[in-house]
Amino acid sequence: MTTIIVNDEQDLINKLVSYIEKISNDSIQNRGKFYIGLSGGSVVKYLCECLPRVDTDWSQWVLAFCDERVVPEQSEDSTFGTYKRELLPKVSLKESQFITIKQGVGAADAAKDYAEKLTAAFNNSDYVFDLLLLGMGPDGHTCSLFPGHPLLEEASLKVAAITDSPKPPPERVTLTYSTINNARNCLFAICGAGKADMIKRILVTKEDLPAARVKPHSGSLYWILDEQAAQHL
Ligand SMILES: O=C1O[C@H](COP(=O)(O)O)[C@@H](O)[C@H](O)[C@H]1O
Repeated sequence: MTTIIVNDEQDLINKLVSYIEKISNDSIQNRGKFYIGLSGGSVVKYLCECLPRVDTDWSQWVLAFCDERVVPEQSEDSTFGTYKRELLPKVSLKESQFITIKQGVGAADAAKDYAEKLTAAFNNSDYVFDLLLLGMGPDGHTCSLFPGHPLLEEASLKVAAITDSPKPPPERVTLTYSTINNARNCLFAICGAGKADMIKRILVTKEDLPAARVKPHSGSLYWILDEQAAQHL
């Protein structure tokens, strides 16, 4: 595990540019494509600022979601909807390069459909992402994996539905740990004093919280923190 502490949000975005550029270009050079999983929440803002600065072959990118809220794409809660509005006008990506959840169905059907789309995109059901860009809530959740929720123990599904998310909206689709920990690189991007206590609980006292269970089997794990988030380290 590599922990990187930067001054502030702008420095975190600068760091993301270099990591994403290197990982995407290595992936494309070695395997022809770059499979990335995007998160929602504060990570959206960081990525919408950082990705337009990345020097890469955009045509080889395949973009999916670490989790997604089961809401209409036009909703402010839709992670894809936000990237579509805020990112697509700024980069040479086509909407068809995003693997999105089905609209107009419940979480269970959306999860099943999303898994089928991932299987088609990866040409297998192993879903080895080159990079998962992860956020963490102040309660220690990541993706839509919340403290104490039974989904933390899900061992057979690669993608799961949740209908009782403690953070609204309640219906979501999420990657499970078997997919997350199968990734080549998992990278947390965290800013702000509001995350500092949880960062200490995860990285110092090593409590068993959802974000702490991100431990890629053979991949790399990065935590990029600004000084405020890292203040108790
Ligand atoms: O609901 C969600 O929350 C987490 C953390 O969000 P943040 O705003 O505290 O960074 C996010 O990583 C996840 O993708 C999202 O659906």
